[in-house]
Amino acid sequence: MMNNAPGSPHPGATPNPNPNPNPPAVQAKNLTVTRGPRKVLHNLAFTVPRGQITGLLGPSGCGKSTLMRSIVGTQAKITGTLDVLGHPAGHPTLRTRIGYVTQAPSVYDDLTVRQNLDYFAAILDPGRSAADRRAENVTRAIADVDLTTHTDALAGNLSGGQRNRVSLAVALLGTPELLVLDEPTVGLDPVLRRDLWNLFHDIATSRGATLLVSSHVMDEAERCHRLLLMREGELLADDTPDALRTRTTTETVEEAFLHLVDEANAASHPKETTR
Ligand SMILES: Nc1ncnc2c1ncn2[C@@H]1O[C@H](COP(=O)(O)OP(=O)(O)OP(=O)(O)O)[C@@H](O)[C@H]1O
Repeated sequence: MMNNAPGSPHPGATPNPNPNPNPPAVQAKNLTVTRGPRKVLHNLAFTVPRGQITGLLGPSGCGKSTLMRSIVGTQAKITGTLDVLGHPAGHPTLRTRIGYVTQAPSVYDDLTVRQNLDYFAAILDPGRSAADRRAENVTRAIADVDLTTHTDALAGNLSGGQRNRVSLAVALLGTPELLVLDEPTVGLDPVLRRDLWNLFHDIATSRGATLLVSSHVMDEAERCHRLLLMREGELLADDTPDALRTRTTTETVEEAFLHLVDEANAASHPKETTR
């Protein structure tokens, strides 16, 4: 897991000559990404508004992690436009403004929760003069993820869900404006999943932060303000759950997704007509 997006702007990303004073959290146009020999994202165009939870949903292998890596600036071979908080993805100014939690929680098992946080805080905000601020930020981040009672527990002795929350706490250390969370609820029981989603809503509401959360569990879509539905490197929809259900005359986002898949299949393989 990393807290911030490193690296320089992608050579393929086109800088915006007229910056919007209040740009969306993410704006993509003609975004294409190649991994190995093949294109894994095809000409994506979408907007992630600020202060909301946008769900990135689609089956395993459809390109969710690749898109998230592109947004945080760790993905190579990008073409098109990908602006994040008004800058080309990967721009150095974004480093302290984005929190990124990868699928596998990378916490140090032989350190306590607080020691893990202290370690990452020292990287983010180094120097003796920042010691008090760091200690405050660490205490706050531990409280944010509801792990105060486990502050001195070894990370190796925590449950999978608790370890996920330590990773999330690390991402929250720098009070990021944009949090990118790659399948944060995978493998969690329903109670922990619910608690984590409540925490996401709390972060969006109380801090005005933007969250981009990926999942391949469609019922989690109902918890998002907006959805990006993906399949095979393409975007099937960029809309609210309500609008998706209405547009497809379905009851659930899962049914809406299946409807859109059928529509896309019909469009790409039109029935042969006989003469
Ligand atoms: N290092 C790589 N080299 C080549 N292709 C890759 C590489 N990593 C991923 N891919 C391919 O890119 C596509 C998108 O992968 P990605 O990990 O973005 O999907 P995903 O939707 O996040 O999947 P999951 O939900 O299983 O994590 C897949 O077809 C995958 O096989």
